[in-house]
Order: sequence, then C-alpha cells, then structure tokens
Amino acid sequence: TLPTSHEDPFGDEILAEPAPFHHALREAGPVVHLDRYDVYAMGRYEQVHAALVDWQRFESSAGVGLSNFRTQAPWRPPSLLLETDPPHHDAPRHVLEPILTPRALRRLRDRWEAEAEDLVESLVARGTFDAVTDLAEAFPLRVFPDAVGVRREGRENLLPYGDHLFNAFGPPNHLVERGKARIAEVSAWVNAQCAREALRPGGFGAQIWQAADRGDITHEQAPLIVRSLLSAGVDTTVLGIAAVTHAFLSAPDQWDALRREPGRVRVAFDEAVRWASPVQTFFRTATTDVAVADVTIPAGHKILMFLGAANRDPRRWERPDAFDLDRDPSGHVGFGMGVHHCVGQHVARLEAACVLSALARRVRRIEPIGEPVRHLNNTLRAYASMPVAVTPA
Ligand code: HEM
Ligand SMILES: CC(C)Cc1ccc(C(=O)O)cc1
Repeated sequence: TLPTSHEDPFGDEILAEPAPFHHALREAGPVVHLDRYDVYAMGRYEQVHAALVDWQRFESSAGVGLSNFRTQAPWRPPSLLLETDPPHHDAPRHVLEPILTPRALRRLRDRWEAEAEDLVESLVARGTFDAVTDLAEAFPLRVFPDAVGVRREGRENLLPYGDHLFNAFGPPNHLVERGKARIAEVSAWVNAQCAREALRPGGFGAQIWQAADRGDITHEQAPLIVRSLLSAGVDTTVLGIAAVTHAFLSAPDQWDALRREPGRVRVAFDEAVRWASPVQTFFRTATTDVAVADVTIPAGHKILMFLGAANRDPRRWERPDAFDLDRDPSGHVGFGMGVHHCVGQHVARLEAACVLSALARRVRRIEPIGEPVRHLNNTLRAYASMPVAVTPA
C-alpha cells in the first residue's frame, strides 16, 4: 500500500525545521506519495542509496528538480553533468573529474592554507564575529573563484546565482519568486565568466577549455562545464563550512577532541556533511514503472530523495542525530552516490580542512553568542548568520 502525505516539504515550516517531517517520512514507509506535488518521496537510507546508484531507472536528464524537462522548458540550459545521464554524461564527467582530484588540488593547498590562516588570525583578533558572513562565506569566495580563474569584479553575483539555482529545483513558491528579480542580470554575469577569454590561464576553467582543444569535449560544451563549477561550487562549500562550525558549537566536547587530534579535520567535515546535509533534497524521474518495496512508481513520475533524512536514518546510523568524531561517516549520501557522485567533493574537503585546521590551532574555545539564523532555501540547509565568540589558544 502506498502511504500518502499532504505535507509541503518546501513550505517554510518544514524548511526551517525538517527533522520531524523526516522522522514521519521514514516511519511511514520506504516510499510515500506527496499528493500536493504528485511525487514519490524516499526518506530511508536504503531507498535513497538504491535510487542514486540506479541511473537507468531513476534518470537525471528530465531534470533533478520538480519540473520535468520533457514537458516544461528549464529556466536555464541544462547542465551537461547534473542534468544528463550516460552516455551524454560521460565525456563532460571525464573532463571535469581529473581536474578536481586530490592530487590535482595539491598545487593549491599552500595558498589555501595561508588564506585560511590569514582570515582566522583576523577573526581571532576580533574575538567575536559571524561564522556565516565572516568565515563560511568569506573563505570560499576568496579562494574558489581564483581557482576557477574568475576575475574579482562581480563575484558578489555568485551567492545569489546559487541561491536561485537551488530554489529553482523546488516548486515555484515565494522563495523562487524572491530570486527572479535579479536572476537575469546575475546569470548574465555568470555566463560571461565561462567564456575562454574571461578565464585566467592555469585555472580550472582554462583546463576545461584545453580539454576542448584536445577534442575530449566540444568548444560549445566547454562554457557550460565551467558554469557547473560556478553553479555547484560556492553555496555548497559555504554551507558545508557553516554546518561544521554549527556542529562544533552544538558539541563543544568534540572541539576539544579535534584540538587533541588535528588530523581528524577530514572526518569532521564528512561527519558534518552527514549530520547537516547542506544539500537536503533533489529529484530523479522514473524511466519505467519501478517497483520499490510493495509500491510501483509509475513511469514519468518524479522521485524526491531526502538526503537529510537518509543521513539520519536510525536503520543505517547509530545515534544518528549526534555529531560524533568517533563515527565513520563514509557511505553518507551528502555528496550523492553513483555516476553523479559529487565531482567537487575533494575541493570542498580541502577548503573545509584548511579552515578547520587554522581554527583548531588558534581557537581554544568557540561558543555561540546568539541563535544561528536560518536562510530558507528549497534545496539547501542554509544559514543567514551564526554569531560566535572565540577564545585564543
Ligand atoms: C559541501 C559541499 C558540497 C556538497 C554537499 C555537494 C553535494 C553534491 C551532491 C549531493 C551531488 C549529486 C547531485 C545528483 O546526484 O544529482 C553533487 C554533484 C555535483 N557537484 Fe557537488 N557538492 C559540494 C561541493 C561541490 C563543489 C565545491 C563543486 C565544484 C568544484 C561541486 C560540483 C558538483 C558537480 C559539477 C556535480 C554534478 C556531478 C555529476 O552530475 O556528475 N560540488 N554535489
Ligand atoms: C547537489 C547538486 C544539485 C549541486 C549541483 C548544482 C549545479 C550543477 C551544475 O552542473 O550546474 C551540479 C551540481
């Protein structure tokens, strides 16, 4: 039997505090019909993982948002990675993957560590600051556009672009309306930065254009693949760093543990991505009638995967709501899984490791001096502010 829910997971109430709905969704069954949108929701780790690794029956090329590209024109030209399936997905992925491996990023590590030291030193000197605007946003916006090869003027367009992009995966609600006013101007700036002549030699963007010169992709595809970096690579890391900071604020004993063993910064970030799931949800489309448990999802229907619910599923995780550095978070679906598994995850890990290492060295205690303020988004677990006070080491 197919359980049904009348809830609106894209309504402000659930976006602000999703945990109760995630619990109810997991308890209701492996698949739940959300009749408000006529989509099939999955909240348990087992079903989300199975859908993510089964691109043949759960496709991305009809879009990974609520709208079906087969019936509704997308608001921007579809991504050549996110919104394609094999075989069209293969060449763009094989171009981007080697540019973003841990080994390829080694040449950036010294500069990013120095930038993190510099930023953290100035914040520790202040004693109090906003961990969202002064740290989580400031660091990625300093280092990532440089790594892509994007000029400094206009970078303030990146966050509103990402905010609207991630809202647009959801239904056309007030959050999407909010972004519409500026999106044409912001998109024009982002698209202009993807042109070959706009990109600094040696950056990720220039490397993508070189792949086109080699014939690994076409010159028409190159700017769209650069656009993928500017679309997916900013808001996500901002929220990943915000999430790991929030995690340590909520578990001060874990901060002491990190300072005792600084080598744990890497597991700390992945545990924070599991715990907070900066990317909470996105969709797939059934390519055929798909049987899941005792339910049949009809062909052409959208499946809504709740990564945030799967990453806290007690069927998969001990004490799922605890942020715990002693846990092995591998297998979490915060970066997805399967052929679309986040190609930028090593960039995110390096950024977070640089920030966390600098903080762990210089900050003995970090504590909240006000409630974190949420920033609502249809897809992202986002913060508007997180006021903190730090005690120097
Ligand atoms: C904490 C930070 C991040 C999180 C939580 C995150 C999350 C994700 C998730 C869940 C997916 C899978 C989407 C799907 O299956 O449809 C994904 C894909 C992707 N991510 Fe990330 N991401 C992060 C950082 C980054 C960064 C820094 C970059 C760029 C440097 C990036 C670029 C991409 C791209 C291009 C894809 C599409 C891959 C494909 O379809 O083959 N992401 N990301
Ligand atoms: C979690 C994903 C939806 C993040 C994301 C956004 C955009 C792109 C792109 O290729 O434009 C890729 C990945």
